[in-house]
Amino acid sequence: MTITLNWGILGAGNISGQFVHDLLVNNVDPEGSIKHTIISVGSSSASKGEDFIKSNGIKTSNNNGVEAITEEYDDFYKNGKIDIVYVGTPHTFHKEQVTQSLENGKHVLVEKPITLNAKDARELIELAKSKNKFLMEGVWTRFFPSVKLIREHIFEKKTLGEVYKLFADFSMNFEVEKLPTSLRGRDIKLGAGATLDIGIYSVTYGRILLDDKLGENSTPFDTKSFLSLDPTDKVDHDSTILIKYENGKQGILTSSNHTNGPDSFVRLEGTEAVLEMWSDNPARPKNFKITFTDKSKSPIVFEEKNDYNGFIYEANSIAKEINEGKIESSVLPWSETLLVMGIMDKARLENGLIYPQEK
Ligand SMILES: NC(=O)C1=CN([C@@H]2O[C@H](COP(=O)(O)OP(=O)(O)OC[C@H]3O[C@@H](n4cnc5c(N)ncnc54)[C@H](OP(=O)(O)O)[C@@H]3O)[C@@H](O)[C@H]2O)C=CC1
Ligand SMILES: O=C1OC[C@@H](O)[C@H](O)[C@H]1O
Repeated sequence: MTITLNWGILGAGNISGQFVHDLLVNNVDPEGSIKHTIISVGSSSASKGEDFIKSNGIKTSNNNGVEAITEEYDDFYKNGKIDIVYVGTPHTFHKEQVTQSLENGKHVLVEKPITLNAKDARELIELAKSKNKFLMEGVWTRFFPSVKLIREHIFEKKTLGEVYKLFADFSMNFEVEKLPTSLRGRDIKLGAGATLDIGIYSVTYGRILLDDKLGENSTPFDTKSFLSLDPTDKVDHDSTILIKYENGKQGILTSSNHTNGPDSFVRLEGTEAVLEMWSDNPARPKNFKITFTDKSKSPIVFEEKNDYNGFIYEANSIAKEINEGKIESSVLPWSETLLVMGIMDKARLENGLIYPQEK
């Protein structure tokens, strides 16, 4: 049986382009049992939307015979052919755009972070429930094949022995001080700051590698944090969150816009072995290596090689769950999104970072 999902892409920018790339690669697979079709690109201007369709190579030949159109936002929300909206705009627009999408009867995949804080996320979740529509935050990292394998090694096979400590870092030097404060990476009005933008991935590793449970069932933990706020743009470009679980496991979860991180963005230490993860981007965990203390044992290495950016894994998972009538992801349930948002809320509160929308 083929599952079909008709997408509306909201925001003709950077990440939407990377997302549609994967839907289009999927569509050239003749054996594919999941067909993703791009129906419409919602954009603030028709010309921007048309450029997006052209520059990302969306054609009838790779889009299940469908010619994608572009629409301004109001028409886009009302387009009855769209099953699910992918929201690919800066954080501060997510709440309103997800609301509009749900109100107009669409399922929603919204880029990370779902909203600026847990309170807003909770409101969207309540709305999704009342509309009986699927809603998920696009933390694509959780859906990679490597993550499934690693979690089996850690929690089921106990390949690492007892795990005690995690170092997870997402750092990319984007030369902050040279950038105008009006850009997404610096503008407090757009929800800028390392914690919400990239620290969310380090926190994600602190969840998926140190706890086998999710959300409301999670192992109890405590966190402490240090965010360094920039004197000019007033947001955090360096963020450290420390997590300690009730069972003693600890994580040092860092992010920075000032420095480049290590090649191995994850180092997880166990009594029998050490896990390291690497790729060109810590958000997309393509590769890992497990090295044993006992040097007579060969390391376990996994490397993913294909044409996908990696968004296809979350897209396929959503297609299956919607097809089964679900409105909440089993991989990233709402209570897990709220838990991560809560960790980041606490870090911001501890360090005095309040967004204008929250005042
Ligand atoms: N999963 C991942 O790895 C990544 C996720 N992201 C997330 O995706 C989201 C978007 O990031 P990114 O694509 O880099 O953003 P962009 O700066 O490329 O903006 C995307 C779109 O958002 C709209 N937009 C941008 N700025 C404004 C503004 N000031 N006012 C109104 N609309 C605006 C525009 O849409 P329009 O076409 O309608 O004008 C724009 O094309 C963020 O929340 C980010 O966290 C980003 C990068 C990687
Ligand atoms: O999610 C993200 O991952 C990659 C980063 O470069 C980007 O700023 C961020 O939004």
